[in-house]
This record gives sequence, structure tokens and C-alpha cells, in this order.
Amino acid sequence: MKRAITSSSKVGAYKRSKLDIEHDFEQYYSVNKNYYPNPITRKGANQFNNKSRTKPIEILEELQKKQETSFEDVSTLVHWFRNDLRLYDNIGLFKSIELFQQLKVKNENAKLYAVYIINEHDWRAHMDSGWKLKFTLEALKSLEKSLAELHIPLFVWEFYTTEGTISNSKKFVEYFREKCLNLSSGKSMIITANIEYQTDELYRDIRLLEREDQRLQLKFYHDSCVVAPGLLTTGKGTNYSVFTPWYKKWVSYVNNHRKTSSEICHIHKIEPLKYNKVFKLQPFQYSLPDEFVQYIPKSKWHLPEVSEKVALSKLNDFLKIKGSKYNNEKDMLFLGGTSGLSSYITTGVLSTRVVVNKSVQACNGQIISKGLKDNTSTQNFIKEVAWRDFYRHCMCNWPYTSMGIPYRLDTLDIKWENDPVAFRRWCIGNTGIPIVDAIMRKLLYTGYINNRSRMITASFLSKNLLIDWRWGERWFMKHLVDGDSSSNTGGWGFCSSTGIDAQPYFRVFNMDIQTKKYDPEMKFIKEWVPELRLPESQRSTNYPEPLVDLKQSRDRALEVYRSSL
Ligand SMILES: Cc1cc2nc3c(=O)[nH]c(=O)nc-3n(C[C@H](O)[C@H](O)[C@H](O)COP(=O)(O)OP(=O)(O)OC[C@H]3O[C@@H](n4cnc5c(N)ncnc54)[C@H](O)[C@@H]3O)c2cc1C
Repeated sequence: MKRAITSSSKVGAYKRSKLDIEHDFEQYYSVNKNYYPNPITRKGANQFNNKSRTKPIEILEELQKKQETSFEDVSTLVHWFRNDLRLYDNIGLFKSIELFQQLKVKNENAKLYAVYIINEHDWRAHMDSGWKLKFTLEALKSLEKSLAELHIPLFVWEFYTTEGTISNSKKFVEYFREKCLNLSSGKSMIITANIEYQTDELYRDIRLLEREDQRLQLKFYHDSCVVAPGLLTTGKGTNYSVFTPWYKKWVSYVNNHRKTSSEICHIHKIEPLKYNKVFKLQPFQYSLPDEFVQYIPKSKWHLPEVSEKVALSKLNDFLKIKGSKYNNEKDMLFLGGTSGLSSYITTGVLSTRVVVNKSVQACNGQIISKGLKDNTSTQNFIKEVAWRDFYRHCMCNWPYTSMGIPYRLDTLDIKWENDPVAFRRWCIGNTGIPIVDAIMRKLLYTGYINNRSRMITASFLSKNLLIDWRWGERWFMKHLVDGDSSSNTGGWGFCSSTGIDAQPYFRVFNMDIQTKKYDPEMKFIKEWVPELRLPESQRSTNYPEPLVDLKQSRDRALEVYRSSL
């Protein structure tokens, strides 16, 4: 078979461009063996499909059913914040306050606290980016202040172990038990938390429930989706693996809520009371270690302001100003026609129920799923938000997709070429394909690129370069400010034709057409690839020749995919 990638010696000449940063590229080639010494295999993944292994979400829900609430000897209630760093429309927090008010009737000295737990090993294992962690810590600071206004202290605990231990370990369970009992002076307590749907996190919560000390009552709630996983099944009771019929069901589920509530989806608002006695706020002290920060170019260190208030006003502004133009502008590379809310949503500073409610108000009506193609801009915006739910549902239904295995198990047979030099050039935006380079440089320098940009570069990596999509997925996680494992895996699966409701394998993005459509005047490209600003005749030679011939590499991809599937 003809190899379409240009020779490596030529490639070497471009390896230290101005945008290159010191980087250990090998970390993207496979799951981190320190944390996952025995990664799941195809056989293991199939056990979930043939039901010989129970899905973690089902185990968690079964264990939950067995929990009964008892206020006996309880004097402390804690809400454990994870990716839900907000007060407004936070179901777990809302429930915790409901329980606290019941408890107060029985024990007027009862206390309500909030907790957040830092485990750097989790961040390493999940390849969280410096951008995202910095954003999370800012969100936490803002939350701490808002909680203090309600007289609820926030405790930030740090789980440190010398050996690599993620939070689904026995060690963590023991640590958690000790910290909690310390807080309640050895008495019983109730802990609320919102469910995180990634497999590691589900197994962590399962362990906590299974090994629970009788004194600790844990209560988990669905919160991060508009419609909780498990509620939408086909007429035959099976899980949807195609978005459009799932979305129709999602829309009618959400619309039906109008019958029982004034809102499309019920928003949980807590009362702005003083829940405990006054206390002196001592802001938590934690600095993000260099190993996470180092991936962010220092000169460009800039994050948007992070608070619930900012997120809500960004949403309102978007709906007022850009919402009606979303259909035309969302894909344009230089316009910023999308909401820019993903980092707020990923860290839970903003709830997607609020996003959907406000969007529906903005278009004065219900959500429509019929004639999807003709939908208005705001209706389409809602549909994009629903994709996030869809991928979360899928992660619960096919848990191995959160363990480094594609939804389509047959695609494990694809013979990826996995050229490390080509991968490196893709990462740093030096492929010689202007649209790809501009996007990849923007990602490296800002931590954010829009959905079209993600699709273009993911298609190019997995198809034109024939590099295992998981290498790219990990690079994205390590660099995105909004890195979210279900949306990221879902997006990569879609573009590489290995995931759920994916593009057919023969759809290979044509980079020239993408440029003409989404950056017609090359404004975006020239912004990020300054080498191309001058007219061709005056350009110096420091911009690389294309890494691949687009037509040849497309044909090669089709051949490889066809022969493997
Ligand atoms: C290869 C690839 C990787 C991706 N990785 C991530 C990721 O790590 N984290 C992430 O939040 N999104 C990811 N997405 C989805 C999407 O690209 C981003 O959510 C979107 O670009 C964020 O910008 P925005 O908030 O301005 O989007 P808007 O267009 O304003 O959309 C509003 C919200 O809807 C949700 N949303 C929109 N499009 C999608 C989609 N296709 N799939 C799932 N949710 C969507 C997001 O929560 C987003 O904030 C990925 C998509 C692809 C193709």
C-alpha cells in the first residue's frame, strides 16, 4: 500500500517551531499504565454488552435503593461538591438543604457543611488540562464565597498518597471515612453528592456505598443532565444508539414536564438563608502544581472570569445577541458564534437545565424535534446541548467507552499507522495544512476551539493521518479548558467513525472545502499561522510542506477502514 505521509527526515526540520513546547508525547499513546495496569480488553467490554458484567450505574442505583434515611444520632449534613460547582439549580445541594431542614427540627444544633476533595492522581489519570484545573479552582473560590454568604463553610480536602492511587481505591474509602467522622466528631452524618457518570467515578461511589460505615449515610442524585440517564429507552426497552430518535424522546420528555411545572425542566432553587452560625471565612489555600500548569504557554495565561453570575450573564447575552444567528455562525472559525459556555457547564458552574429553560423562554415556546433540519437557531442550540446528555447516557449504557475502548468494538481491528512524528506535527500545528495548523495552535494557546474546529482536526488525525483517535482524544483532554470525557470521547468517536451514531467511515472531511466554507477569507488561518500572512511570492520558506497529500491520504484511509471493518 502506498504510504501517503512525507518522509520523516523532512518532517524533522519543522519539529521545533515557535509554538513547540517541551512535551512528553508518549503519554498519549496508551492509557496510563501507572493507574490502569490491566486495561479493559475487548472481551471485558463485551461482558457489559452481553450482560455478564453489571454496568456500574446499575450497581450504584441498586445500592442506593437499599439506603434508608435515618436522622438518629445525626448532627452533621455535608454536600460533597464535584463537577457541580454552583448553588443555583444544584439538585444534590437542594436535597441536602431539604434534609438539613428536616434534621433541624429534631436537632437544633445540627450543622450543614460543604466539601470538595482534591486528588491530583485523578487529574493525572484522567489527563485533565492545566486550563481546566485552573478554571475549576477559580470556580471553587467563587463558590466558597457564595456559600459563606449562606453561612456554609466549604472544606477543601487534599487526598495525598505517595503511590498513584485514584479515588476508586480502598485507600480513598478509608480516607473519606476518617475525614467525615472527624468533621462530625465521630457521630452519624448524611452526605449528599451528584452522580458523576465516568466509570472510575461510579466505581468510587459504589465502593463508598459498599464499605460504608453505618455512621455515614451517602445519598447520590442525578443532576448533570437535563434528562437523567436511564429514563429514555426505545419502545422495546433497549438503549438508543442513534441520536435523532433519542432526541425526539428527549424533547417529548422535557416538554411533558410543562404539565407539572411552570418550567420546561424544573429548576432547584435554594432559599438564601443563613444555615449555620456566622463563621470567619478562611479562603482555601492550594496552588496548582507546575506539572499541570506547564502545558499552558505562560505568555497567554488568560482565563475568562469564573462565577455563577458571569456564566448566567454570558448565557443571557448569548441568547439576546448571538442566539438567533447560531445556525449561520456557529461553525465559522473566526466569528465566535457559539455560546462559549462549555467550561462553565463542564465544571458545573452552570446547569444545562437552566440553559434549556432560558433558551426556550427566548424562543417563546416549546422545544421542537420535528423537521430538525428546518429548526430555528435557538432550537438548534438546544439540540446541541442535548448532545451532551446523549453522550452521558451512552457512557452509562456502554461503560467501556469511558475506559479507552470504542463503542464499535469492530473498529479495534483498524490498522492505524500511528506515526509519532506525524502525531507530533498535528499536536503543535505544523502539518502544512493551514486550517489544521491554525486550529491546533489556537487550542494550544487558548484551551478552546469550537465544535467545527474539533471535527476538522479529529477527522484529519484519524483519517488522513491514520492515527489512533485515542491519541488525539488524550491530547484534547490535556489541552481543553472544557475537557469532558463523555463529550470528548463521543466527539472523537463520531469523527473517527468508531463511536456511537458516528459518521460513516467514508466521510473524510475535505480540508479545502472546510476552509472555503468556514474561513472563506482565511482570516482565522492568518491569525494563527502568521507564516501565511504575506502573499505567496513574498513568503519565507518556514511553513512546512503538507504532511500528506489530501487526496491520497483520503483514499488510503478508505482502504484501511474498509479492509478492517
Ligand atoms: C472531537 C470532539 C471533541 C469534543 N470534546 C469536548 C469536550 O471535551 N468537552 C465538551 O464540553 N465538549 C466537547 N465537544 C463538543 C463541542 O465541540 C463543545 O461542547 C463545544 O465546542 C463547546 O463550545 P460552546 O460552549 O461555545 O458550544 P455551543 O455551540 O454554544 O453549545 C452549547 C453547549 O452544548 C453542548 N454541546 C454543544 N455541542 C456539543 C456536542 N457536539 N457534543 C456534546 N455537547 C455539545 C456543550 O455543553 C456546549 O457548551 C467535542 C466535540 C468534538 C467533535
